[in-house]
Amino acid sequence: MSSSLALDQVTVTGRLEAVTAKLNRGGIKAICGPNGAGKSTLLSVLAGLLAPDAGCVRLGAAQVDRLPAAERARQLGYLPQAPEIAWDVSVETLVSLGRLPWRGAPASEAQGAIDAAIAAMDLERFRHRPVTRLSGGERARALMARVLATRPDWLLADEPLANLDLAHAATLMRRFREQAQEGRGVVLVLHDLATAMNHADRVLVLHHGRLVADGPPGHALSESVIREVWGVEARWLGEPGARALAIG
Ligand SMILES: Nc1ncnc2c1ncn2[C@@H]1O[C@H](COP(=O)(O)OP(=O)(O)OP(=O)(O)O)[C@@H](O)[C@H]1O
Repeated sequence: MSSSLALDQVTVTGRLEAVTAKLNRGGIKAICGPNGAGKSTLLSVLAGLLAPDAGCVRLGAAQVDRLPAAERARQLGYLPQAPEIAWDVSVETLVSLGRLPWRGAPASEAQGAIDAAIAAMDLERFRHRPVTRLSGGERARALMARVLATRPDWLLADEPLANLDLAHAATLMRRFREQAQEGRGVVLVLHDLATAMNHADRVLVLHHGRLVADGPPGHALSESVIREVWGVEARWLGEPGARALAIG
């Protein structure tokens, strides 16, 4: 297991500028920033799906975009923003696609991972339903279950809470915390700054493609950073771990 995912002066022309950061497994990292800041670009680069124009991303000693596809898929689980499902398969079949990178592993291990992922995302009653007959949030949960079924070292998720109701969003954040406690790396693009403040161990703030803050949420999402980056006057209310953001 590679313990770190490191960005070294990563540049994607017009989208990211010389971003450097070292992410260690075992915690939740949030990537925040306004629309167009470069968050999804950064996540795609971390996942090895987009090669930077300059700089590099390393997973341990290996350069991510040079890893063989199956090896990369075993280590880096990626949930894109607003993902599409190309095939009209059942939820169970969709989730089982998460085991493709592990071809050759014992069937019992695969089934165990699939069942656990379906349970983790509260999808048992939809197991045999075609994904085209799910609601938007149910589909989002099925896609997340597919990523969980891989049991990758890293979970890279772009706005994973976007379509989820309050209860399922809270459950998913608990799942991410469990994954982090099991030693996986969890990197989430989040628009909801309160979620990042309350759940992330570290927050990276992007603005116009640059990394402008990186640290514990109380530092990276301070009221002055929010004013500077989002152009919004905001105040944090409540206790640590249950903060709410009051705007204006
Ligand atoms: N395929 C692409 N080719 C060229 N430019 C792109 C492409 N995708 C996005 N961009 C541009 O790159 C910049 C960063 O986009 P990115 O999708 O990474 O932003 P983001 O922070 O994820 O935004 P959002 O919060 O709106 O999802 C934006 O200015 C965007 O217009």
